[in-house]
Amino acid sequence: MEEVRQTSAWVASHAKHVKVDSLEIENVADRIQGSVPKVEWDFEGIHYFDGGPLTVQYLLVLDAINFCFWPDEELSYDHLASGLKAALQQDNSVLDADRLQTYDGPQLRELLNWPRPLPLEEERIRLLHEVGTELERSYEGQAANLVKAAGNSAARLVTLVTRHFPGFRDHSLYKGRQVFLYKRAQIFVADVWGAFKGQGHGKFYDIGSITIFADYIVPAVLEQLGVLKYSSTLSNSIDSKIEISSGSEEEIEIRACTIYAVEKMRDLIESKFAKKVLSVEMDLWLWSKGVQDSDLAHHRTLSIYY
Ligand SMILES: Nc1nc2c(c(CN[C@H]3C=C[C@H](O)[C@@H]3O)cn2[C@@H]2O[C@H](COP(=O)(O)O)[C@@H](O)[C@H]2O)c(=O)[nH]1
Repeated sequence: MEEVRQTSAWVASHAKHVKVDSLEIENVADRIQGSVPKVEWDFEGIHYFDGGPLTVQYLLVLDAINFCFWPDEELSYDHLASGLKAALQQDNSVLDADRLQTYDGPQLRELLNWPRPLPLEEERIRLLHEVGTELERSYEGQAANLVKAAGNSAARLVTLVTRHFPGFRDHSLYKGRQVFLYKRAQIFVADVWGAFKGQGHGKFYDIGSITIFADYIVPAVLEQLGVLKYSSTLSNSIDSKIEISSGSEEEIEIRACTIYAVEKMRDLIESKFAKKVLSVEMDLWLWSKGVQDSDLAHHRTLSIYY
């Protein structure tokens, strides 16, 4: 994921609204003595897992629509993960590629047992159709075949996902340059790795190539830790829950600086404490911290990417 690392670093070095505080990165690393607290994948106990290819199908569908929960104050990622799990337990064909292509909004709500329209519901439906169609066209309907085609390489799997499914092409233009963030494509790889504990379908020799997933929770945690510093205008917008438009410099700086700051922390932990840490492990630690804090103020952008 060198393109994610390089383009995020470029944004961080040109950012005006967000600054990465190196001293605070060092303080955080010192506080934990270079040992990132271990958080188990599925620490919440909400995901479907049967040890086989249906789990991979579940994770691809889940991550195809794993974005933008905040416009409905009661909706969260947990509802999506556990709703799809319950639906699959009732009928193990609900995520078959042919059925994915047929769902409409009300049917998706019924599947998730959610009583009202979902945020960006039409986009969620479009993306489900896209996953079903492309799985059928290129992978005999099976997400497990997509994973197999990556030959145990996490980086190759991200490339395949973004090549085959346009909805996963999470990128932006910043000061004229293309910036790659690939949040949902990378989180899919991490989820397969985490669910299968790095074995079988989840065996990747280069899982260390994945960066952190730039969503709206992790930046808020980094800001709270003092690692990210926002301009007063940006801070005020976030505190007043003013929407930040998708593709704005502010939004791209928040996301890219998040990736850059975590990569810097990872490098520092390695050089100062001689410990190897994965960005995926840093992500689980920071994200779990964030979702347990109900007062966390996060930026609000309408987006299908996170
Ligand atoms: N960086 C990062 N972002 C993540 C996740 C996950 C879930 N990953 C699962 C995999 C293993 C664990 O056990 C997790 O259950 C969701 N998100 C993002 O958070 C936001 C939702 O927040 P809220 O509205 O409060 O539910 C939204 O942007 C969503 O896309 C993660 O792991 N890392």
